[in-house]
Amino acid sequence: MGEAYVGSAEVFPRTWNMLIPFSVKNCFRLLCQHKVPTAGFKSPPTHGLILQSISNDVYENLAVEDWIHDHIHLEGKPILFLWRNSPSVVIGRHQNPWQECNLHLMRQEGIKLARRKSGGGTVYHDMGNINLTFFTTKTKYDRMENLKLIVRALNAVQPQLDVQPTKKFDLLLDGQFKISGTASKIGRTAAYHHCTLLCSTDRTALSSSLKSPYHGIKSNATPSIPSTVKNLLERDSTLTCDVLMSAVAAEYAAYHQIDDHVNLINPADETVFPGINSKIKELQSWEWVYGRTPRFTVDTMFHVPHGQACLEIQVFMDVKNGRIETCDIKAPDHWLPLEIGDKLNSSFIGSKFCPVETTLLTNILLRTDDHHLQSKLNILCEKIRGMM
Ligand SMILES: Nc1ncnc2c1ncn2[C@@H]1O[C@H](COP(=O)(O)OC(=O)CCCC[C@@H]2CCSS2)[C@@H](O)[C@H]1O
Repeated sequence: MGEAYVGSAEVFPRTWNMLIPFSVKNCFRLLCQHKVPTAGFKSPPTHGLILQSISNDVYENLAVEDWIHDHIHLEGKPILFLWRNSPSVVIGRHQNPWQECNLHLMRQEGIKLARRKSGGGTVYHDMGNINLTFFTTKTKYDRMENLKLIVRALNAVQPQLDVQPTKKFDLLLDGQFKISGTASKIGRTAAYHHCTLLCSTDRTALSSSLKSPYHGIKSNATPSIPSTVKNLLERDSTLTCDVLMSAVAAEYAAYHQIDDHVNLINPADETVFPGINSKIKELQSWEWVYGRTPRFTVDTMFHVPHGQACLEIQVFMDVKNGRIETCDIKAPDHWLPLEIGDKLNSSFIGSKFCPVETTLLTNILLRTDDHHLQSKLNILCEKIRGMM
């Protein structure tokens, strides 16, 4: 399959235009809703397009989905978008990251956290996981049809594979192992269905990232539905990501009677996707990733050393838009003077439920010559950071 960058003729300098194959450039121009003059345009109408991202950045790729959803007129012109990410955890629009994943481990390992615009549960991505986004009009939106297309593609390369879609739109291998999860976004006129396909993902990283170590959180956020997963490459060593992506692209092209050419796109290219960088920034922002968490409470306790024994500290927090609205840290007053406890509680109000901000706050309180008190506050701070 050939490769080409997609661009809109009007926004590219002349010299760049020469580098973009005309068919692809015109395809995309035809699909674009924002008003580009098409007078004198001669090429035949397109019936769809296959795109593949050259980026492995989860925020950039999610921004492409958002951009296409907002800008492309999809009537009679569906789009398949193929993309892969460096290690990331992707939560659903209405989820609580503290309930879904091990943020501490993810920060340590450099695993990104992203919140997508579609609903549903949390999944782990890495370069062994393929993401497929099927864009259509709202009326043509059909998740089962898309999953059947993937099954046909898989059976075309390996007829012996037993892969079946489920009622919740997962794909199961051998009737028991999840190899794909689904989510979708339905807009006023446009819609997309996106799903994963596990080829050679690091299953150890997947399960450790999706295990929350945080206790006592209550919310009405959407919970994930855990499953036993498997990689297709573990079943058949010929099923690499490239083989799988080509197979899906070929099946998509055959189904829609279009060219099976896969068009490479660069999500960060403002000349192709005007305004995309602000979408990328929004998706990366703390306000979107953490701040959009449905309101939740944390009701928990931890122990601190006290001489040869241990003391119990109780913590209650009410968190709205990712910020602490109510904070009640209860320590026995013979261990922590009441006025210090009160100061600590009120300093948390309005601050982000986040370890960095907790460090900043407690550093202010730590400005005391009382070394005994300093070490207690340090212990408290460490324990509270551990809740985040
Ligand atoms: N990559 C991947 N693929 C399939 N299943 C996974 C994956 N990662 C984790 N899991 C398993 O699914 C459950 C969660 O299942 P649950 O059904 O709760 O959620 C989903 O499936 C959501 C799919 C979202 C797909 C989007 C497509 C592009 S951006 S993300 C999790 O606890 C694991 O057991």
